[in-house]
Amino acid sequence: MHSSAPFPIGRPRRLRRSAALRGLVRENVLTADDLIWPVFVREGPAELMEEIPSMPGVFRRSVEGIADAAREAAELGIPAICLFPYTEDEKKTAACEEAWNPENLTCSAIRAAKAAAPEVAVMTDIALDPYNAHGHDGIVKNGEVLNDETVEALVRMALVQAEAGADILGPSDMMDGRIGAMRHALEEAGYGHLSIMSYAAKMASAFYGPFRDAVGASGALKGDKSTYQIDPANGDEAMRMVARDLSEGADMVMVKPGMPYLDLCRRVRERFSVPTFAYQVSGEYAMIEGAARAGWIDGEKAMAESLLAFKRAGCDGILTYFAPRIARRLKEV
Ligand SMILES: NCc1[nH]cc(CCC(=O)O)c1CC(=O)O
Repeated sequence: MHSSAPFPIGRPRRLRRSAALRGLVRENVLTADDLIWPVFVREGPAELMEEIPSMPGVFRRSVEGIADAAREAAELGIPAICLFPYTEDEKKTAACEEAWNPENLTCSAIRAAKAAAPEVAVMTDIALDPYNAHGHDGIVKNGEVLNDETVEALVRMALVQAEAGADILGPSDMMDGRIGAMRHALEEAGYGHLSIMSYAAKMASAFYGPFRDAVGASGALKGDKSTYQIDPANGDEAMRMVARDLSEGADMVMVKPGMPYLDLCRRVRERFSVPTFAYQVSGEYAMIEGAARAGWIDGEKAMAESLLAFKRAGCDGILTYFAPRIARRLKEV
């Protein structure tokens, strides 16, 4: 690698002098093609738009509202949306049966989105937390999150989502063996063509707080998720989880959260050369949007900069609540 010549032969500011020169030497760009838009669905009248207090500017929508969001994504050139259900308390059980009810909110929303905008890919979340009386991503017995029983439930969930027409399945639970179990079950059921984006490097993070409010899981959750999500101190372990999930049949992998873990994005890109995504999670959104609304930072610029950083770190794409806003902005310029 060459370093720049010593001053005054080298004057790096020469290439920063004008927008034209800066544009010529710019290394990374963000386009609408890089975006996956996470959307929240709940039961209610078609026009429902319920703002999430800890995520100002982000709404829970009805199934019809998800169809509108899919159309909006299509208009803005956003290739994919990702569905997250808010489940009413009375549908939450310890066995999480609602998770594989083919008529559940997620499945209804998949069908509505695909009918409204078939060209937009629909990604789903596979984890039990929205349906779990215990708020955890797995089945809890005697205070323990059970691995193998949870994997069976997740496979059922994957199959009903596949049947409803999902394009990308997103297991976010961090149980061991779930990708392999799903991959085999999908293959057997005739869904061998469906892709899996594994939440592989999923850290036990405080930045998920607002999301848990959004899906209504905060109240139920006792304790934390550190017996299954990765210790934020561990980068090598995150690499092992990526390797493991790829070996079990994941097509794409994710690092989550994003901004505090850009080092992991770069390591995954360089080490595995596979489609790599980052999730700019609810707490990251809340920090940027909260500070912007307080007048402490320029929200538009901070949004754009934070997303470009993922491209620089080596990501192919980003799940972000800013997706429609940044896509609109990219269209204007
Ligand atoms: N397993 C559920 C899940 N899927 C996505 C997120 C977080 C997304 C966000 O914070 O925006 C979570 C929360 C968690 O693991 O507790």
